[in-house]
Amino acid sequence: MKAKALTIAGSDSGGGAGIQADIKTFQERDVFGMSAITAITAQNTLGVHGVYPQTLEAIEKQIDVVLSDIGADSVKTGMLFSKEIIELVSRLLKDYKVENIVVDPVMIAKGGAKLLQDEAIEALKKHLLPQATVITPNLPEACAILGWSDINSTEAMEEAALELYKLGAKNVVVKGGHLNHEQSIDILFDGKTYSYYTNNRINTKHTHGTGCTFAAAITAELAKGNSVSEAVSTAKSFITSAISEGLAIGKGIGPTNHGAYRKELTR
Ligand SMILES: Nc1ncnc2c1ncn2[C@@H]1O[C@H](COP(=O)(O)OP(=O)(O)OP(=O)(O)O)[C@@H](O)[C@H]1O
Ligand SMILES: Cc1ncc(CO)c(N)n1
Repeated sequence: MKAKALTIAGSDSGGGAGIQADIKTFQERDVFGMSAITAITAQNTLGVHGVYPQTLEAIEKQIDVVLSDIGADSVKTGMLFSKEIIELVSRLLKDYKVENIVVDPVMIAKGGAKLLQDEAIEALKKHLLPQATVITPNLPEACAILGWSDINSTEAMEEAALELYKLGAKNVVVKGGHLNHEQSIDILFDGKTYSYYTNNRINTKHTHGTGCTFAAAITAELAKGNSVSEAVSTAKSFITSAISEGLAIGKGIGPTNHGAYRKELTR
């Protein structure tokens, strides 16, 4: 049977991040994609021009009807915007006993727009992180969750992974996209071992949606029954290809190319 994945996230009208990145990635990884939209953003390559959160009723209904009928082998959360949405999503994921949960703790878009209210960070820590199979913070998100001012080395990334693990997630991937290093290093901690996933940093400005795409690829691989380390490894290859063929569309930061990894595999 075809594996199925649900993304609970914000819509990016520009098509590079959020729900759109997730569905494109699920499709590329041969997983049936479904969505529950938490907020609509009016967004393009120049940034976020408007944020329109959906009602709790609309969000609950989308999740309810999809999980009660079709079901999902894995669920990804992205932009959740408020404490109330986080509490709702956490409750529903418990009610439906979802097994594979990937929490991408989205907070700020590349241009600086807030995708999560400050007061929602506590709810994320209290409710959602302890339920997660995998969490995928970038460095500023790891700092915000831990109350740290800076993470600027792989040693500090390992320490952050350990502290985040203590908050209850079964696996932590600290993404090093923001580290000033010639390589792009992500570290997975499963409570015992630190595993490094490293590729050369690609010199491009077209990186809109990298975080969403990476976490969506992990979600897709988990849906198909792969282990967390296999999922992270495939996701790293997927995002590296997608960035290496980033799309110079629009006037600002273009999106990654979700189809690049498939092309590479068939080359
Ligand atoms: N220039 C780059 N070259 C190669 N890999 C990169 C580059 N930038 C980011 N990555 C990789 O992309 C993935 C996403 O990492 P990043 O830290 O950029 O996420 P993010 O900040 O959450 O993304 P977003 O800004 O979309 O929210 C990671 O695997 C990271 O290592
Ligand atoms: C809707 C949405 N989710 C996540 C991100 C983070 O890249 C974004 N820019 N937009």
